Amino acid sequence: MAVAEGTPALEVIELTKTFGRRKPVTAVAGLSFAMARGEILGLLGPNGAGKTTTIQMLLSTLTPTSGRILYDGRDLARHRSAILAKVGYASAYSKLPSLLSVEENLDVFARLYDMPAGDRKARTRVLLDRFGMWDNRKRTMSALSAGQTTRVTLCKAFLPRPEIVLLDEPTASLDPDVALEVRDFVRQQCEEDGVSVLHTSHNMDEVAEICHRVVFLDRGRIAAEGRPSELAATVAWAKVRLKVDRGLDDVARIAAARELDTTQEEGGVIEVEIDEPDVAGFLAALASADVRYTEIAIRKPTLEDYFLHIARRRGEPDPAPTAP
Ligand SMILES: Nc1ncnc2c1ncn2[C@@H]1O[C@H](COP(=O)(O)OP(=O)(O)OP(=O)(O)O)[C@@H](O)[C@H]1O
Repeated sequence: MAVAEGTPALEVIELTKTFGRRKPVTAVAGLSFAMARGEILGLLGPNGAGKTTTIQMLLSTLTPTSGRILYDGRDLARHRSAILAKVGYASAYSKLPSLLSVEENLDVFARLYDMPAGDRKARTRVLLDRFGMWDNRKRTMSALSAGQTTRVTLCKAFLPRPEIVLLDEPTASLDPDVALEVRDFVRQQCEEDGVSVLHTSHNMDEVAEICHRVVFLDRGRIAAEGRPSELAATVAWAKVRLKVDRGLDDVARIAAARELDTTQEEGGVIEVEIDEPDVAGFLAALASADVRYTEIAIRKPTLEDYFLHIARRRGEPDPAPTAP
């Protein structure tokens, strides 16, 4: 079917998923967003925001309570098999059959996608080479480390030359250098082959580096969306970091009186989170209290600050740092 120019590779319209009847939990609540061809879109949010539930609906392994999912303008509910033949998926947490070897797993998967024999072998070789796994091809999945397993699931996702790839935390448990390789590979697939990638992650640095755009979920709704740098810039606070020689208690007192969050470190270092327009007034108050500091740094928020801000607003503990 010809696809009209400008049709998004993926469009989600008013998607909702409610679990349970007695005590219903709405994991995804009227979510709408679109992803262009060749775009890398980050799907972010604190724990329980609805990312995995969304991915599962996009894969048709969960049925939406309401709403529509369109791939190339075609409804997933009506063209499931044809659409899913063009969708790749990898999750750091989904398992492949553990008693099959790497090579066997990929072969079974390639057959499911009806790849011709010659292509199956050639493509498997290219991907295993690319992810440094060719020498491990005869090993069973159960004999692989977590990082090696992740690499095989990524090979699986890209094996049938998908047009869209859904990646749920793809670089969790990877060494930093392998995670970098994966990012380069994903970027190359998008730039050269026009593959679109939806990417969930807790790793802010990664998202800021690789994603063209991010959609930030909170309680199943979009809390914000935009380019990573734009999103970070919408947070209106700054962090003022001072190395205080005299009057550390006064700094804490002045911050508390203004209801500002502070973090203290050893060596008289204190960081104060403050709305940007109030920075000058805060520094003036320190000067009147005769506080002396030898170093000052004013830092604009990062995307990670934004993430923490949303988590805190929900009264959740800060998420555990992601393994690099
Ligand atoms: N099968 C289910 N039955 C009931 N509630 C569920 C089910 N699956 C998910 N939920 C709830 O839906 C909400 C969203 O969960 P989901 O796993 O989609 O979030 P997430 O953003 O992927 O979180 P995380 O980052 O922790 O993986 C949570 O409140 C979760 O407890």
